Amino acid sequence: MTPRALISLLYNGSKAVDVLQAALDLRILDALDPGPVTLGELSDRLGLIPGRLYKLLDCLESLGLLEPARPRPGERREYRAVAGLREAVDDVLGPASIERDRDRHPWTVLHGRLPEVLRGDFGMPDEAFSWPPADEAQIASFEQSMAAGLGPFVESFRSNAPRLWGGRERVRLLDVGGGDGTLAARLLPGTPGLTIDVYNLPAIRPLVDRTRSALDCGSRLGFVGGDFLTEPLPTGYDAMSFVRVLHDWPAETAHQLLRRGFQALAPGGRVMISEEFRTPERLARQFFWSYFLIGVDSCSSMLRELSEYAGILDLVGFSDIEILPGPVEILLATKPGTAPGLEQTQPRSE
Ligand SMILES: C[S@@+](CC[C@H](N)C(=O)[O-])C[C@H]1O[C@@H](n2cnc3c(N)ncnc32)[C@H](O)[C@@H]1O
Repeated sequence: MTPRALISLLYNGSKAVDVLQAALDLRILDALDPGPVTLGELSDRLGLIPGRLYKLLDCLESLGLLEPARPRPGERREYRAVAGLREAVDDVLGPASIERDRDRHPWTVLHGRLPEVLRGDFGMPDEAFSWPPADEAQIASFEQSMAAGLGPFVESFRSNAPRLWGGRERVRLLDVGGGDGTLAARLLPGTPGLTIDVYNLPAIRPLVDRTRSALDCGSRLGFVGGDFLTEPLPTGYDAMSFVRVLHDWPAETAHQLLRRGFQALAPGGRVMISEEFRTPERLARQFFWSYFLIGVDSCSSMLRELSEYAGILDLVGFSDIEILPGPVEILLATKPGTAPGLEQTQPRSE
């Protein structure tokens, strides 16, 4: 797509979403997904006016979301959705939409004022949004947003469970910056020997308490209050996870947090990093935060490449750095040496 075409579509973005919503609601996408289907078949099947439906299909085609084809010259056009369209529309417009959830945050405060923001004459007022969240309402709203986007992380941790926890009967995990404990709570049922403490700012404790009782975690979900910017991380854990935490901070702070993790772990202890590692697709999905946080200096929001974290882990002293696959990758690394009394982890599989 040329810049001219893209910008024209962006200008008409709200209408494009309206087209997609209608295509979803009228089940047009259900028919286009397997495709191919002609205009006549589609309008008959769905009881829609062909001349009007034709224009809606043109809108979809201009968005690059349809693959129209004529089987032979002179024959009727047949339509088919590009691969993954139905799923993507469900994702963005459906009930679990993270885009809709993010839209609750007060971005309109900045809208139209970016020149002032970039010159330093205006920024997000603390009472609208501050980082870390400043009061009870902000904390609850932010952690709700985080919990809403946890699906791919839960899936990645679950699908890599044998590699992450295998070989140890009991694993004590510290989930650093572990939000309201939702990720921890969703990992516990599949792994009986696992206990997880969420490490977070003391003000988050009530949210983790609520998750513990709502999801029936009992004593397997704990909470340790602290400030990882100013205090060492607690000791006594077999593993530490940093899920969507490091990208909030400049590289020096991310480096320091991993160093704190290294110092707190015993030899043989493992660190797990998972977040939206930088790719063009993820940068696009992150657009909201990149925009919104232009006005919030205390939050860096830096999507980094996997390789950058692998480099930091190496510098800090971790070894056996591996990338576990999934909807979001997990970087797994080990503090060299074996702690007395700890069973060996499984050998690397590659
Ligand atoms: C982007 S959220 C990620 C939450 C969770 N890991 C997830 O993926 O849903 C970052 C988390 O770091 C926590 N956090 C921010 N600053 C912190 C600090 N100085 N010490 C401890 N935790 C902090 C926040 O409260 C929040 O839970």
